[in-house]
Amino acid sequence: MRYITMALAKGRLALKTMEIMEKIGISCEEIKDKSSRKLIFVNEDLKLKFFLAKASDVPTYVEYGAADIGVVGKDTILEEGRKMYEVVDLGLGKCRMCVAGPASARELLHHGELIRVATKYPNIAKDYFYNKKHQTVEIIKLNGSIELAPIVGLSEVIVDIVETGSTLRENGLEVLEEICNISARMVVNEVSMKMENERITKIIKDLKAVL
Ligand SMILES: Nc1ncnc2c1ncn2[C@@H]1O[C@H](COP(=O)(O)OP(=O)(O)OP(=O)(O)O)[C@@H](O)[C@H]1O
Ligand SMILES: O=P(O)(O)OC[C@H]1O[C@H](OP(=O)(O)OP(=O)(O)O)[C@H](O)[C@@H]1O
Repeated sequence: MRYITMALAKGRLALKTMEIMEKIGISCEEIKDKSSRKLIFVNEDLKLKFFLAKASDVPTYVEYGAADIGVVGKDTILEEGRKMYEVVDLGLGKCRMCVAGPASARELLHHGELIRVATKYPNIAKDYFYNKKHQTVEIIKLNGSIELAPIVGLSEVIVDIVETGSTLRENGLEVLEEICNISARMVVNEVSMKMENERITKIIKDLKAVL
């Protein structure tokens, strides 16, 4: 039997994903060791391999088949636009993709002015402003701490994830518009879905039963 390989987004989703996996009898003790720098783990009994990748790279590993299965946020799936099957909503990492900024930016949004939008998600922002709102904007790509941008005058608004809203609040910003809901999804390589249909379908069925 060949190994089935699963790519997990390292960081806040990986441990929670493994907690769900344990409920369906898929375990990997080593992966829980936070002090370890190891990136790949094997469960010999189940012929499963797990690896920890940067969240935004998970869809790439899955599209190319380097991983049969991946677990990653819907934000990353939308942003990366890779070809693969999205099969289960794991209900983890729930948050919202929003347009946010100072209250004063509300006016600019309503009047469809040419504003600057800072974001880690340029494709999601483009799709939202160009295709849904038909508003021309300038998109500025950042890699983190997006909330800084409107404070220091890099942009008028941001497109980013909001969970509790405390990052926005503590920086004098607020949600101006909601784009979509986000949660972690299981994704599957299209060829693996056919070649390993029985094993992958069983994982999906077991997951749906415990969620
Ligand atoms: N505040 C949050 N609340 C809930 N889920 C979140 C939150 N921030 C991010 N997520 C979800 O968790 C996923 C992973 O986020 P995480 O912050 O661990 O990595 P990242 O920011 O994408 O990567 P990196 O920090 O390596 O640049 C995101 O793609 C998103 O789906
Ligand atoms: O609504 P909240 O509960 O405050 O959560 C939202 C924050 O969480 C994420 O940031 P992350 O911690 O991933 O850091 P980053 O800014 O470096 O991406 C996101 O980009 C927001 O900044």
